[in-house]
Amino acid sequence: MSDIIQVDRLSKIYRSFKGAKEVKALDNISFTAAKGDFIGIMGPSGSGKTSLLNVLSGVDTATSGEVTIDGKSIAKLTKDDLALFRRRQIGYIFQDFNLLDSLTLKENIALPLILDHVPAQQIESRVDDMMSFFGIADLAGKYQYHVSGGQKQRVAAARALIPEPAVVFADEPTGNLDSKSASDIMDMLTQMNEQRASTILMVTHDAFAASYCKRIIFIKDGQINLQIQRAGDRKAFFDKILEILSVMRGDAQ
Ligand SMILES: Nc1ncnc2c1ncn2[C@@H]1O[C@H](COP(=O)(O)OP(=O)(O)OP(=O)(O)O)[C@@H](O)[C@H]1O
Repeated sequence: MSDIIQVDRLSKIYRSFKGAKEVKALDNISFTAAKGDFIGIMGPSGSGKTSLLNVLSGVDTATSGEVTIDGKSIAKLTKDDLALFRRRQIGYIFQDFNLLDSLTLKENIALPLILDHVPAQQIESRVDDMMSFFGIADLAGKYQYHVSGGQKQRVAAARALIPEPAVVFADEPTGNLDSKSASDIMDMLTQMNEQRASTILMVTHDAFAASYCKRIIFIKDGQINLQIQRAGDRKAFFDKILEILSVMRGDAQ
């Protein structure tokens, strides 16, 4: 299987002004993800998870090292090409959904295709397909303030997937959801991964959400501390994740 994400010796140093100390948020991180991978990124607060996601998605630049997504070295793209690349090849799912109030839910899902000047008829059929895949066809004409958090996150997932991106980045997708909605959305992400071969990279603090992943990368002090692969059932993986998190917390004390 070819690698969709290649991260090679990535470092990110924040240099503050006025002589304040610099912070090494990412310290020589390397890993790869194959098409159809479903990777969780976990680690204590301040360990570098957001910095990693920001650099991988081209929101921020690395201090050194290289990120290649679907064969393209992110840092080598021009500003315009990067904007286009991010729109077409990267889907985002955020903790706070990031849906637009003034658009219907159907229009929110269609937005990436509208921005990309996809013909209207094609937009219609692709949006319908996505809405039925995510079980939200009946919400088409509603606005985000009409629906629950779990439904909003389904809309956000449909919007992330509709351009058929190379990768989907999810940042704490269950962070604002009750436990029933959290397990619903993790089931949806699993379906995306299994039925549409979506490659997903998810940052989460939540061991329950992480237990749906195929692999977890634990980060500590900007470095990869440990990687584990799911071998058996989800419950056994969940227990293993909890155990590692408690050891990591113990280490920090
Ligand atoms: N813009 C910035 N300028 C300076 N330091 C920063 C900046 N952003 C993050 N940091 C520092 O870099 C380190 C890693 O932060 P980061 O937000 O990536 O961690 P995180 O694992 O996502 O944390 P959390 O789980 O709390 O969101 C921390 O020490 C943080 O204070």
